[in-house]
Amino acid sequence: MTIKVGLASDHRGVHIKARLLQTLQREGFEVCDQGTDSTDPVDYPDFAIRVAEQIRDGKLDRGILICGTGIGMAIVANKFHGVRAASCYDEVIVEMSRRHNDVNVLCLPGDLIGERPVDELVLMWLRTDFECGRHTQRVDKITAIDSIDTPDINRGV
Ligand SMILES: O=C(CO)[C@H](O)[C@H](O)COP(=O)(O)O
Repeated sequence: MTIKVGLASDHRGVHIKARLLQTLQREGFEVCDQGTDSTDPVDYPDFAIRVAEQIRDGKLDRGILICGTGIGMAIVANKFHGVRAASCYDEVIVEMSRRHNDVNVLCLPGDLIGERPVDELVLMWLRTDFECGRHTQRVDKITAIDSIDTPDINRGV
């Protein structure tokens, strides 16, 4: 089954996004490019929302969001039910985000990733499976938080 990937960035991630779009299409992923398309300044929430909504609604399997640090994109995306977003930029963290946390939205720091092999990093993230096992109950507890209005940390959801 083809994996559907949503891709979006703000002005600080637009060049990496363009590069990833080509790489992911070449590798056979179905990619949905949600902008932005120029280096004109934009507000990252407007673009994170486009991808996060589609993850929440089951229209996309994974998302990749790029801003200067990846942090703003992750904050916005994590507001959406079913989204587990993290800002990552090295191989170990990227791999663990999949294996232990089942992260479904990878947020990349466009300003910091520099000459790192971003294509390889993203392909590895897309191809790394969640380990399940003991991590399943933990991720289930995160999912349970989605269904309550006011999380109560003492209640042990
Ligand atoms: O990293 C970001 C959010 O986490 C943004 O890319 C960054 O804040 C944009 O800043 P500027 O308006 O100075 O280009």
